[in-house]
Amino acid sequence: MSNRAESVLVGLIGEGVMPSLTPPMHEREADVQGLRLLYRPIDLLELALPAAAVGDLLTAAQHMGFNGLNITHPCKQLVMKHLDEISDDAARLGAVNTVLIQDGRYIGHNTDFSGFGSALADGLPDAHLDRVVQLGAGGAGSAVAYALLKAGVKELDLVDMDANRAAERAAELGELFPEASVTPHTPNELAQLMPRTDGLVHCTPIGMAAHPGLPLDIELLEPRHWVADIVYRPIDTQLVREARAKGCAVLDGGRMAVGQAADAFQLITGRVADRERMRAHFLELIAQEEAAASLNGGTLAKAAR
Ligand SMILES: NC(=O)C1=CN([C@@H]2O[C@H](COP(=O)(O)OP(=O)(O)OC[C@H]3O[C@@H](n4cnc5c(N)ncnc54)[C@H](O)[C@@H]3O)[C@@H](O)[C@H]2O)C=CC1
Ligand SMILES: O=C1C[C@@](O)(C(=O)O)C[C@@H](O)[C@@H]1O
Repeated sequence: MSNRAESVLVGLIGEGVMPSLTPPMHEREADVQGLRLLYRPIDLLELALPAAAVGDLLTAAQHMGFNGLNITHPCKQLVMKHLDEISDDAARLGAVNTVLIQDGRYIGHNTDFSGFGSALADGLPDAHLDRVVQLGAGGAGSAVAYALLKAGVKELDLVDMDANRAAERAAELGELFPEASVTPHTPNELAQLMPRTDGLVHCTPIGMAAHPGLPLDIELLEPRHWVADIVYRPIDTQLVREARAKGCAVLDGGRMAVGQAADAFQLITGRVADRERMRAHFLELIAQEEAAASLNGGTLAKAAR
C-alpha cells in the first residue's frame, strides 16, 4: 500500500488511447529511477463515454488518488473549463494535455509545444529559424506552430488544405506573436514558398501507415533545407527517408512524442526524465510494433497516432 506522496498514479484520457506509447515510456523511466509509478490509459471509446465526460473523469481521478493525467483528442480544449489553474503557455495556446492533481486542485499545462520545442533544440541544434514552412495546422500543428514562434521563427508560412483553418490559426498566432509574421497558405503555393524557406515542418497525417505517401512534391526539397516530421508511425516516414537521402538535416516525429512524455513526467513526478534513455525505449517499442505489423501484413495503421 502507498499514498500519493509515496507512489505515482497517472492516466491518459482520450479516444483511441489504448495503443499509446506514453504509458510504457513513463513507467520504464520511473522503473529505472527507482520510482513506483503506474500509468493507465482511460479510453473514452472503450468506456462508451462522450468527450464531455472529461470533467467527471477528473473528479473520479482525484477521488481515486491519481497524481496527474495526460489529456488527448478530443478533450484538450474541453478540459480547460474544469481546471483551477492553467500555465500561461497552455492558456495562450488554448490547449491542455497535462493536468496535475495537487491538494484537490487541477493545474493544466501543455507539453506538446514544449516537447516539440526541446526536440527541435536537441535534434536540430543548428537549424536556421528565420523562415519556416509548416504543413498542417490542426491540433498538433497548433502546438508545433506555437513552439516554432517561441523558438524565434520570424516568418511562419502556415499551409493547410483547409484554407479557413490556416487563416484562423495564422490570425490567432499572429496576435500572440506580433513580432513575427504568420501567413496562411494552401498547398498549391508550396512551389513559391519552398525556395524562400529555411526549413519544413510536417504536421498532416500523410506518411502514417493509414495515409502513406508524401505531403509535398519532393522536388521542392533542397539539401540546404532542414525537415521536421511529427508523424512517427512509422518512425521513418517517406518524407523522413527522402529528405535524408537528399542530405537534409532531419528530425523524426519520435522526438516530439518523447519530448511531450519527458516534460509531463517531470511535471507529474518532479523528477527529470533522461530523454535519450526514453527515446531509446520509445524506438524499441516502435521497432516491436513495426515488426509485429509486418508479420500481420501491415496493420500498423490500427495504432492511433
Ligand atoms: N509526434 C507527436 O507527438 C504527435 C504526432 N502527431 C501526428 O500528427 C498528425 C496530425 O495530428 P493532428 O494535428 O492532431 O491532426 P488534425 O487532424 O487535427 O490536423 C491535420 C491537419 O492537416 C491538414 N491536412 C491533411 N492533409 C493535408 C495535405 N495533404 N496538405 C495540407 N494539409 C493537410 C488538415 O486539413 C488538418 O488541418 C497525426 O496524424 C499524427 O501522425 C499527432 C500528435 C502528436
Ligand atoms: O496528444 C498526445 C499524444 C498522447 O495522447 C499519446 O498517446 O502519446 C499523449 C499526450 O500527452 C499527447 O498530448
